[in-house]
Amino acid sequence: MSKSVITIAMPKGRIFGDACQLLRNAGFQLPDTFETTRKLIFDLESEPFRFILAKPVDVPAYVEYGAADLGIAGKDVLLESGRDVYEMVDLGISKCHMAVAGLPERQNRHPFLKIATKYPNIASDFYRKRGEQVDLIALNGSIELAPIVGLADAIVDIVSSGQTLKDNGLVEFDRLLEISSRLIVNPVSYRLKKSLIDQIVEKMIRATEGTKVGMD
Ligand SMILES: Nc1ncnc2c1ncn2[C@@H]1O[C@H](COP(=O)(O)OP(=O)(O)OP(=O)(O)O)[C@@H](O)[C@H]1O
Ligand SMILES: O=P(O)(O)OC[C@H]1O[C@H](OP(=O)(O)OP(=O)(O)O)[C@H](O)[C@@H]1O
Repeated sequence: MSKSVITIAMPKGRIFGDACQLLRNAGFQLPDTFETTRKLIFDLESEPFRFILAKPVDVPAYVEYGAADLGIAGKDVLLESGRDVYEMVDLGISKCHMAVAGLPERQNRHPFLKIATKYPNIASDFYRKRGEQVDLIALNGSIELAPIVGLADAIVDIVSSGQTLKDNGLVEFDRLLEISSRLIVNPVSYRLKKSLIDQIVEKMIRATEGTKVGMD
């Protein structure tokens, strides 16, 4: 059994590198192999911290159910999951936005009939607020393909550099949401371990502001 008192769920994939850098700047002594190994659980040697490495979309579930006290997740994933967690810090990493996009000639065709997306809850909320009825088609990736092959009239998806839209001849119709990664906390953990979690939050805020800090 681990001596760790705080478990932190990390998202593998795109956010991982920047998140590790932030944690190091916040004073966590992550091992050199952290970014390269296939191991999914790490206990730090000199500090009471355990890290678990999860798929990004699963991080809010680990935190909501208390398998992790803290986690790092994109705002997109948080909103889509609707999980009951506290959002403590905007870490300012993995910035991107969510947009409605499609073929330029479909831009002014309202209402859209079919919308393909990896984010059905966010998309349905957006169209409900606009009073437009749409048929959502949930996909798992390569969303930009859908309007090109006629599967959907438009997509709701993440845009960062805009390269994927450009390379596929698509344009943005609407901008829904600004996205960055957030530090999240399990509400019960926060009650039981408030002082330690507050210290971590404070260090993460300072690291986010570009200040290197030490871990007590
Ligand atoms: N193109 C992008 N540029 C910057 N940040 C992005 C981009 N795409 C996604 N993100 C952010 O990074 C988070 C994790 O994305 P990542 O691609 O690693 O996971 P994923 O979508 O679950 O991928 P996969 O399904 O391929 O495992 C997203 O939730 C989002 O906040
Ligand atoms: O604006 P850009 O910089 O081109 O980035 C946007 C792309 O990045 C994400 O896809 P990802 O690479 O995660 O692949 P996916 O198709 O598996 O979702 C997103 O779904 C867009 O397709």
